[in-house]
Amino acid sequence: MTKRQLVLEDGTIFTGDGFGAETKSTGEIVFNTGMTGYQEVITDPSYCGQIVTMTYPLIGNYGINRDDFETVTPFIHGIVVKELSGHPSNFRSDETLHDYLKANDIPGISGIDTRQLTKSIRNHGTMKAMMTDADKPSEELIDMVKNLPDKTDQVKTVSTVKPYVVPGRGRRIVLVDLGMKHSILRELTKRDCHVTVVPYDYGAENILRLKPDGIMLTNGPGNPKHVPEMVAMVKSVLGKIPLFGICLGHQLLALACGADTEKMAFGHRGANHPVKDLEKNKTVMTAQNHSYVVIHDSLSGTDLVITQESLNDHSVEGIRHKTYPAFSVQYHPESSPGPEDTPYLFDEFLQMISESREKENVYA
Ligand SMILES: NC(=O)CC[C@H](N)C(=O)O
Repeated sequence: MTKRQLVLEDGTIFTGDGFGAETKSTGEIVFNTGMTGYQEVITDPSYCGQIVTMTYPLIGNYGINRDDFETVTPFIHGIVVKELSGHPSNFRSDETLHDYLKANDIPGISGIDTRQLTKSIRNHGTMKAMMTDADKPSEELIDMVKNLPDKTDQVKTVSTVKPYVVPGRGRRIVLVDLGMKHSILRELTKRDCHVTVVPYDYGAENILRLKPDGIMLTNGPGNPKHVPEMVAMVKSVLGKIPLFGICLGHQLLALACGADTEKMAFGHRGANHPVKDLEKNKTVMTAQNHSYVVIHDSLSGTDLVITQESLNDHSVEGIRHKTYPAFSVQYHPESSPGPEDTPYLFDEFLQMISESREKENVYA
């Protein structure tokens, strides 16, 4: 195994063993507290531009299987683990984590004190970082990391280039791909939807021409303020077509309605985030992966109401438009990885479509 270094913006250097691809990588270092689900994390396009440290100490133990991918081409910039299992044991396992990462040009580093690393991210907030095998003086490596550009406009990198259809006989849904996890598509096809997946810059006019019954906005990487074409699109379709947003899609609905977003110190990433559904007076366990958040106070004076909030820090987890059929959540109702407490939101979206068609007297 090659020695590999993880260099952080604050000047800390961790040395460990390289696995996966033998390539240099840079990005924002974040941590995920899920005990399982590394395959879904690695293939979630929302992690584009990020190096993820898993706080669970043993990673790779059930290998990589053909069923749990969230995208075909992974965009994560690297993975940091305490102990890498070289001998996965699971009936579904097709290959090792090492082989998968190597084939997809993603570097990993093992043998890292991930508790110390996580504490340091919690204290400093997320930081710029680099993984490298280069034998250079520490000062030079730290300077390289400090000078890395802040990149938060990754949606164009991960969104589909052309629209495509996943046919069904049910509701016609336009799914705007901002870095779509396949599980969102799975939840829609499970419900017989006819899904047209479109790029982030497809525009309201083109979307309306498809005569959709509903529009869904997916998860995605980066800062929601760096996707202005999406804010404009949401403004134009609001009130015309029922809308449901997840994660980045949620933040974009908030921006389109005049609310504001900000970056949290180290975000929410894991599979056990408790959220209170204020309308149902019920607590759910959710899967989360986000850095940005809708600012609570920015919602007053808008036409949005808060429907759900985090029980860890009371941040905004769900919003709904007061008059138009539109709602969104900050967490992942499609889970993958994580608890399956909230897929009913997809049913509520379809229910909202039926109700708004009845109201408008359209053939339901
Ligand atoms: N998973 C997501 O959609 C993340 C949304 C956004 N990029 C954030 O970090 O907050």
